[in-house]
Amino acid sequence: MTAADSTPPECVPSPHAARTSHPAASDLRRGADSICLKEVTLARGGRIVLSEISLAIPQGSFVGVLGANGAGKTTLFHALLGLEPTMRGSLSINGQPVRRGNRSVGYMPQMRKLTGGQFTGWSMVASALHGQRWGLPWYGRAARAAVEAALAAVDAQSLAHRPVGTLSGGERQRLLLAQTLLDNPSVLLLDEPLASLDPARMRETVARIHALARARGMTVLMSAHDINPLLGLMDHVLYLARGRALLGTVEQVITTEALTALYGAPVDVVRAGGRVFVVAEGGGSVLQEHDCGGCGVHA
Ligand SMILES: Nc1ncnc2c1ncn2[C@@H]1O[C@H](COP(=O)(O)OP(=O)(O)OP(=O)(O)O)[C@@H](O)[C@H]1O
Repeated sequence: MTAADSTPPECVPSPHAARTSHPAASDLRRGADSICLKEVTLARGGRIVLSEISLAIPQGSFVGVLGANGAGKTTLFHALLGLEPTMRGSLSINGQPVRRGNRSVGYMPQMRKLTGGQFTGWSMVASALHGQRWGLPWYGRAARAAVEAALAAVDAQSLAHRPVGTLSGGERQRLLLAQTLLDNPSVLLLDEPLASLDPARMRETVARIHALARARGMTVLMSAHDINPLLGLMDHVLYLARGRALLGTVEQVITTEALTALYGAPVDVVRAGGRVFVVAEGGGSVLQEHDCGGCGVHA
């Protein structure tokens, strides 16, 4: 994999992937490509969002997906979930074309509104089992075991009997992460899972997801508006801007030269105090989601 986005990659399929439509991460060969895009163009509302994107993400990679508001992070996730049609090109996961309802892919959507706050943490996690919804009265033994295992994986057993409405943002994030693990996915797509967490919780959440992914061999794509909580844990950055994508290591992608070329306008990458800042000409933040005056210019 290189930081260039022009040459279509030759995706390396896992020899085990074709045996089942829902391979566990441990069944997939490390070194094979988990996610593969070939000359993909995606549009929303009649407007092209991502154009001619080609990239290959190796099995087991932990990838930070960065880009300003509207850069196409959610659109890309929806395309990988088979929820968004491609205008051109092909997308595959574990060597198979993307399809809706693929249980190999765990997804945490953006803008998760809290509904059913009176239900317990256990019920909230269980509600995601095979598309079930809140408060079903009975689950079989296998379903209950899956919920227990998912809660244990995120260290949330103590939240199982708490009403969700009484939980902190970070505790709810853990339950949402548990939901994504129910089907033992080999790929996790997490759309801004750090939103609304304080810096300490952000770091803790990234470390938890990273450890889980490493232990299970899962490929993780995590979108974010601040690169800093991901530093040191990401294997790769996928940076989206102007309909284009740049994939590579932090050292390859988060540079003044690479990002200036991607944006087609002067961008400065400043490193200070172990943190990284991506700053547009004139001093404004390139990535920061909210407009908060002098609150910083984090990438
Ligand atoms: N349902 C929709 N109909 C029309 N256009 C849409 C729709 N959803 C998104 N878009 C547009 O598609 C583009 C990409 O949006 P997308 O949500 O993928 O960006 P994003 O990188 O996830 O942004 P953010 O960081 O704000 O979540 C934006 O210009 C957006 O306005």
